[in-house]
Amino acid sequence: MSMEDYDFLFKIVLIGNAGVGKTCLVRRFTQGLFPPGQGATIGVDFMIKTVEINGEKVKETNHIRNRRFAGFLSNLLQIWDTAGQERFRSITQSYYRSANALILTYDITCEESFRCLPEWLREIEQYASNKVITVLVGNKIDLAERREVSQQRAEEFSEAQDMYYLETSAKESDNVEKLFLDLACRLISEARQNTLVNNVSSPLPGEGKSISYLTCCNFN
Ligand SMILES: Nc1nc2c(ncn2[C@@H]2O[C@H](COP(=O)(O)OP(=O)(O)OP(=O)(O)O)[C@@H](O)[C@H]2O)c(=O)[nH]1
Repeated sequence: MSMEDYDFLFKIVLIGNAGVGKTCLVRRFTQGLFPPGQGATIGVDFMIKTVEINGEKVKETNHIRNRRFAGFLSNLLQIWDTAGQERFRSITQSYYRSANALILTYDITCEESFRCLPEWLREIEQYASNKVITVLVGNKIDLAERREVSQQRAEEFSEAQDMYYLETSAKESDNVEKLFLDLACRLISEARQNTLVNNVSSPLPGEGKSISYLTCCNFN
């Protein structure tokens, strides 16, 4: 796999308090599973996934020829899962700078993880590019009976910060594909307008699979 196999390569970094479900969201999207007994992330973890936008799923053989012939876009998402624990902060901060998008995650059943969001936004301000796209995600909506942060409160917060907001369940797979694919669409749209972070990193081996996506840019 080389960079020429892809129309776009985007770097997406997940951040947020420890235990909010960042690793589970990444695993759900890239591997389609909810890992049992997921341990805390140490430093950073890395996964990749290819997505086809506005096209059909293309077989691996003749991949490039078919795709170019049909005018499809193949996009590689490089997804970096960072440790939420404070002691890894100096390592994880170094990954913000070249991120095209940040997924700022909190746990809807944990008020504390929501209250820490302004602190995370300060980190973003300090370490990320000013062109970065930030999405706020409230995870664990399958635990509705334990909800501590209302959807309305989170929406008001995200609107005030000019961020797109989505609620997910990595466990039940609710809105997880939507999160990453809408983000990919938005990244493509911004890349076409040349407003994105110029990312010089190259693809690395990963475990993701190809998937298709037919609609584009549901959030702006
Ligand atoms: N019920 C429910 N549990 C979840 C969900 N997502 C994650 N969890 C659980 O929450 C715990 C923490 O999940 P992780 O994905 O390791 O959290 P993390 O944000 O990556 O944590 P750090 O690596 O320490 O930063 C695990 O016990 C998961 O099983 C979800 O959508 N629903």
